[in-house]
Amino acid sequence: MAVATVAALLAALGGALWLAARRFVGPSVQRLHRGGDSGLMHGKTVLITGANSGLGRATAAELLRLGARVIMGCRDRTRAEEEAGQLRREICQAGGPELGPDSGGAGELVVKELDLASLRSVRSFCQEEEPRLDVLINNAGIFQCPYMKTEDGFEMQFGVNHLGHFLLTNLLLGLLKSSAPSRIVVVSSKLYKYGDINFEDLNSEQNYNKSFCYSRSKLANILFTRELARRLEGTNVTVNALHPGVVRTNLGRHIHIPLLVKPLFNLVSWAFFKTPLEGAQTSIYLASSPEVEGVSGKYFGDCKEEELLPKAMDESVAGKLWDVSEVMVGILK
Ligand SMILES: NC(=O)C1=CN([C@@H]2O[C@H](COP(=O)(O)OP(=O)(O)OC[C@H]3O[C@@H](n4cnc5c(N)ncnc54)[C@H](OP(=O)(O)O)[C@@H]3O)[C@@H](O)[C@H]2O)C=CC1
Ligand SMILES: CC1=C(/C=C/C(C)=C/C=C/C(C)=C/C=O)C(C)(C)CCC1
Repeated sequence: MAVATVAALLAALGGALWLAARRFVGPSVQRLHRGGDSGLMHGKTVLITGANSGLGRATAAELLRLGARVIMGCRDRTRAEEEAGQLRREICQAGGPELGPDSGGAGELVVKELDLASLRSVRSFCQEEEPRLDVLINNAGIFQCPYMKTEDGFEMQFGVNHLGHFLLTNLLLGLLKSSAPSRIVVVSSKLYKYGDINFEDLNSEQNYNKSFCYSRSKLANILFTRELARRLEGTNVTVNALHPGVVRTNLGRHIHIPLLVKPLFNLVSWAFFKTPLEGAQTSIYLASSPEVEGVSGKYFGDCKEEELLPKAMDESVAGKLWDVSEVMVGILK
């Protein structure tokens, strides 16, 4: 009996040590920018959707440290203002450069209301005058929610992850072109592999599978990126998509996990998932690195180009999705 107890304790201890070792010496991505690049984004304006949480928040913090004027496009202004205040304090406490447009150090944080589940909100966001836009990061996302519709009657995951960003990008293209060289970064996911574009039921009214619909929206992100890259050839505006890895964020908020096993899931996510700062490295890389200047229409993971499945490179599906999306969001000329 005593031997069995000792063996069980040793196994538990060994497991915990192994998890901790994985967490601290595991294959996480190195932080791209350390001390030396502080002025890299100085004078540049970056818009990040969903910047109040997870990857968007970490991306905002890093680009702010690099000197950018960061616009946080968020649906809940109060929560976003709180996060912005917290970010400013974190940077000051870390002995970072001074914040503010005239400081010459870190950049400036601006919160603007943007609900991607409302075409009206996207339009009114884009009507607010901005003199320039150097980087647009389509980051906001919703994952495996129960069946819901956006204000305009679109299935929520397709509506927010694809259509809201489709309209936003199209309405900002003029500004991005006049600010060129400029960049668009699209946060997709490896889960695109399990999606299909079912043109007969894009709103999933006949059949709703929450995993499939998330994957479809992420496949749409990549098809959109490739079609847009083709349309932007010769404009000096680039667009690339990425997979951030599996990251410990609030994305799993709609996944129901029984209370008793939640600690186990927390432990597993702590041990195996990337931190938001690690997960944000590819977004930061595509937004700021001179290495990807002029690169467009590609898909990245861990700051390296990755191959896509043929279904994500199908030009006729990408073209058709573009046309259908134009009609859905009402920008057909
Ligand atoms: N975490 C991961 O493992 C992975 C994430 N991704 C992608 O990364 C991106 C960022 O997600 P992550 O940081 O993980 O998740 P979070 O849930 O932490 O952040 C998502 C952000 O999107 C915002 N958002 C959701 N719906 C809307 C809306 N209608 N209008 C405006 N903003 C909205 C959220 O706002 P609010 O807080 O108000 O809800 C939040 O700011 C997503 O596109 C996701 O698909 C891809 C692969 C893996
Ligand atoms: C942190 C955390 C969770 C987060 C899950 C996430 C963030 C899932 C991400 C999914 C992926 C890989 C999406 C790809 O596009 C759980 C399991 C809900 C509960 C325990 C704590």
